[in-house]
Amino acid sequence: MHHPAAIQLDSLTKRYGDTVALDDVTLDIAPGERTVLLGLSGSGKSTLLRHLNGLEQPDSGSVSVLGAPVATARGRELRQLRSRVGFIFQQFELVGPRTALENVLTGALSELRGPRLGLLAYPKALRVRAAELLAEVGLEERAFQRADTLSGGQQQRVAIARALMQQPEILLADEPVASLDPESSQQIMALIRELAERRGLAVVCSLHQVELALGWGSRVVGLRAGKVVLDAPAHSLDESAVMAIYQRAGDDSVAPPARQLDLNGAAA
Ligand SMILES: Nc1ncnc2c1ncn2[C@@H]1O[C@H](COP(=O)(O)OP(=O)(O)OP(=O)(O)O)[C@@H](O)[C@H]1O
Repeated sequence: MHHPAAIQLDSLTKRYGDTVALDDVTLDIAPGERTVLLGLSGSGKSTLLRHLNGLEQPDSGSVSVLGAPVATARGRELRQLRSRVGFIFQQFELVGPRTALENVLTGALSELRGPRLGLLAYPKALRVRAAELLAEVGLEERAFQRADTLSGGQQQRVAIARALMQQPEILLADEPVASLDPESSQQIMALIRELAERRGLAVVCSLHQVELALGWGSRVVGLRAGKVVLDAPAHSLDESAVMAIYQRAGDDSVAPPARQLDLNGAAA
């Protein structure tokens, strides 16, 4: 059966002044695929993710998500597209003084008109859905606890439940475990994987931990100076193959595996 791509990037280029943040990036990501973005700080990972929900506009090339062009989407069309794409952040971005359950409910705001304050402002069916999601991420007992009193790992669980509240088809995660200890990081990544698999979601996730990335992703995309320098199934890679992404231009102390890397492109 033919599945249309969940995400298609075609020659995507983005500059900020003299900085080329993304340089001619072409990628097709299938539904259900777990893609990890790896690369040095500043290599373009967040910029790529932000193009996938219309937070950034390309200078050239195109971005298509779930069959719809993102760059030309405006207003209602853009809101609809965003509601199909969940986003998880490094700093969780919860509303601190509100309860875990209310934070999850805010994920449904795109289904509603106008702002909502307090639990009872939401229809019962949504409150039930939010409670079920909190249970799914293992936090049913924290439903009425203020978000800013939860641990980092717990806050990220709330943020994951909030992203799933919008019933997305794609999940984007920008360094979701960069603020967590190694054990919580493992748990959160396992949770994302399990929830995404259960729902058949495509996930695109930037990470800094190579070992974690290889154990988690189905595909690894390496960026350097905005260029894709590695794109391979995770199972085909070992840590040394991936470490070549992190080589500084001009430093060839790590031998790149043939075919998978185009290191010359990043040397400029
Ligand atoms: N809004 C902006 N204005 C100016 N420059 C920007 C902007 N956003 C990103 N950049 C630049 O674009 C490049 C890519 O940044 P990006 O945040 O995508 O990298 P990253 O790989 O996500 O890094 P990190 O791992 O540190 O989060 C960097 O050189 C960055 O300074």
